Amino acid sequence: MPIIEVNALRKSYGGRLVVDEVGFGVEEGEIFGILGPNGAGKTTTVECVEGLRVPDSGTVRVAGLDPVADRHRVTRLLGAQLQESELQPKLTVREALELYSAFYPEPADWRRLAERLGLDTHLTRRFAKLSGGQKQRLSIALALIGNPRVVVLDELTTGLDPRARRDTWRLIEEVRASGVTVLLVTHFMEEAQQLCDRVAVIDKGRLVALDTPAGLIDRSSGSTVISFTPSEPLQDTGVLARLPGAVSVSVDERDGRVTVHGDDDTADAVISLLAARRVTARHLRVLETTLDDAFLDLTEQDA
Ligand SMILES: Nc1ncnc2c1ncn2[C@@H]1O[C@H](COP(=O)(O)OP(=O)(O)OP(=O)(O)O)[C@@H](O)[C@H]1O
Repeated sequence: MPIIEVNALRKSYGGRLVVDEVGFGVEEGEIFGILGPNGAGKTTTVECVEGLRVPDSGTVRVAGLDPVADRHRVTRLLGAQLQESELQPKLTVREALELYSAFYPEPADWRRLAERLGLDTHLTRRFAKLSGGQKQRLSIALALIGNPRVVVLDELTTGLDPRARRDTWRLIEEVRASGVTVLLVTHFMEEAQQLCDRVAVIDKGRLVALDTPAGLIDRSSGSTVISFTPSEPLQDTGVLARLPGAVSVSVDERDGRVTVHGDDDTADAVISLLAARRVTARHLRVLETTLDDAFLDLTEQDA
């Protein structure tokens, strides 16, 4: 049974529908991503999972419990990342960890948590003096302090530099390895691709796809892009369009550069075809479609 179940969730603000029949299930031990453009309804959806918002209709269950009706029990098994504004700037790291562990009947050992998150050398530092990455690590520590089964992380690495972002990703993988299910709201495709087992793509309040990152990429138009400038113009580009897996072929009129969308087989076939015709492929590039491309395919149709 999924640890999180969302069925036909609907939520409006002032008569404007922002979550429209969203449904998904998260298995225990997964890192499950919610991805979507600004204002898509991601935060509203996870706030319904956390019991912070009451759905207009539909059901949400966390370990079989209703997050609104069973708020107290859900709070014990679900850890949520705090917004920065929720911490007093003068509070030290140690005080924050002690304070938050006092909220739970069986808290994690905050010293070990601080060590695991690399905060043990900053225990006396005030919150306001922490770097972006340190603040982020503290908010993850506070989300984990109640020994939750599920942790909800919203815009985890926004504002972090690439190194801090990568460190945070490693941390999230460790959190999952310790058995905690992670529900992750993100704008970053790379983050979803790196971390998530499955991703729900939400656009304008609706679930537009639910798949593994690789599955989403496979669905997008042509998962491999082959481009090259032939040493002599190709007389018949139709032959490229008929190669295995080829989805589209275009030729740039200015420089004759050819671009073929297809899959791995197409790349092999293009190279064999050119070799058979003794045409050299100059500036050959073979690129894999990224989750970025898949995301744009899924969300921009009626933008
Ligand atoms: N309390 C509120 N009252 C009125 N409208 C709201 C409220 N909270 C969110 N909204 C609106 O609902 C829509 C969905 O917001 P939500 O924060 O769920 O989207 P999101 O996908 O998380 O966006 P972002 O990626 O920008 O954080 C947005 O248009 C937002 O302006």
